[in-house]
Amino acid sequence: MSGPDGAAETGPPPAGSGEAPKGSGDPPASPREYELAGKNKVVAVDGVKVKLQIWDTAGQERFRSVTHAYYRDAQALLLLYDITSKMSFDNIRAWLTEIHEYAQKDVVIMLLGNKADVSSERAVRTEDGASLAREYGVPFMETSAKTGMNVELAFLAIAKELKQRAMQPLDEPRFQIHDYIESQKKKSSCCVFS
Ligand SMILES: Nc1nc2c(ncn2[C@@H]2O[C@H](COP(=O)(O)OP(=O)(O)OP(=O)(O)O)[C@@H](O)[C@H]2O)c(=O)[nH]1
Repeated sequence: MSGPDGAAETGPPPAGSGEAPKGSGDPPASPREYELAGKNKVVAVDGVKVKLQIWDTAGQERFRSVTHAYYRDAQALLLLYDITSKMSFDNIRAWLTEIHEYAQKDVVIMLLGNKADVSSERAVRTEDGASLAREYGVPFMETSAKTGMNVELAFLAIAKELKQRAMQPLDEPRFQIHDYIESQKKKSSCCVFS
């Protein structure tokens, strides 16, 4: 996996619905250009249901003009690389630059090093992922779509952040997504055997 997956409470319409993403000047994506990975996901945060619409660029990352339309209005972006692919990690910098230019200024970004279950083929050290994330000031963790490691946590952290932005009075302490993830995340080494 590589490239951004968008998640938002009020994101673009489902691919293939015939509508272009909100505010898009680009042509509508056809069902073949985009694939909706997880559709809607509802996450309960302190008794409030937060609906995330999840979009996967599904291999179309190279068509930059098309992907702009999808992440431009996203409230959150999950930027995934594959820990067994140095190239996917090296692409992340370009994505971060691009997102800085085209995404919403307050977009929630999270860096995820996926396939943490295949440690025998690891090509990117955990510290390198963490260091890149620090450089750009974004939260980071390694995940496994196969075992589910840290996957729910990623969505929960985003849902908490978006809920706080939408609902929390300004005088209450802000939800700290970095601190939350650091306190909750599981290291790949702990979870393979736990
Ligand atoms: N072991 C393991 N395999 C994974 C994991 N996540 C994805 N895969 C496998 O990696 C391959 C690529 O997964 P995709 O989800 O299609 O990755 P992608 O980058 O979105 O690919 P495109 O849709 O072509 O962009 C598939 O064979 C998946 O089963 C993971 O966490 N662990």
